[in-house]
Amino acid sequence: MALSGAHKDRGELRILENLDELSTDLADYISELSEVSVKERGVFSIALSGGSLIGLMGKLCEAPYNKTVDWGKWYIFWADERVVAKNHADSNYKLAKDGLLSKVPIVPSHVHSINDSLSAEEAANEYEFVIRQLVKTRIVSVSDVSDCPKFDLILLGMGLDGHVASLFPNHSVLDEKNEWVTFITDSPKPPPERITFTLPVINSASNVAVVVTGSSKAEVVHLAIDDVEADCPSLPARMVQPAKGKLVWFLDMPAASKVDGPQFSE
Ligand SMILES: O=C1O[C@H](COP(=O)(O)O)[C@@H](O)[C@H](O)[C@H]1O
Repeated sequence: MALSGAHKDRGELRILENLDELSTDLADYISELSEVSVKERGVFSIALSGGSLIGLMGKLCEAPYNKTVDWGKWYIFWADERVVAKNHADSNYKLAKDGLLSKVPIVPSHVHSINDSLSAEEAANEYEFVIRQLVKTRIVSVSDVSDCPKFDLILLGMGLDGHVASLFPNHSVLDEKNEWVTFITDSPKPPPERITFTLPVINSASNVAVVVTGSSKAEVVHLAIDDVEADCPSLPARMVQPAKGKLVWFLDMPAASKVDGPQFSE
């Protein structure tokens, strides 16, 4: 690891020298959380995002992780999905299946993807129902501060505009307090129809990791993490603030290049 440190109330920052080191650190982090969760609860509930994240998780398919991780205990969810067929190039499910899930021994019935044969609204409602059933059986824990599910780990990317999952800046979806899963039909980034975890669900997780790379995102990383003069109250990445859980940022050097100098250890 290049640098690591805590940044006020914005969680832990891990700044890695290059993408290879970031991928290794991310794989270590996920496999350690999986081990702890399986030891404590017998299962590991993990929610994925789409985009660049999946490629950065690629080391999990390689030694030693492919053999040491207890894949049979993983339950997979999506923090967001696009309303397209599962075999469509824009599908977050397809991305994860091709890049990760087809390469490790996940139990097929533990993969809770979003129904692609329904409208956005119906699929969001059905997905929330599925999660409610799994909360009842404690495959997914429940938060003791909200009535929300408490995923063991939610993995997020961040877009150029600071969106996380399919929660976009200045969108009314940021105000959703009651639903666990909701939908939008006007995403500024195509495709327009999407399903997404709401902020209360993201902020109820035991662990949330935001994985961001590349110099094009340096400014928005700065706005999401630092004490900035012009407050950015509706920047979704800034609204990721787990109530009791742990937040970790995985950044490569270019993405971290505008972060104010936190106290780091080598
Ligand atoms: O549209 C989306 O974008 C974000 C960010 O993607 P990235 O390629 O810029 O990392 C992603 O996290 C989200 O799941 C996806 O639907």
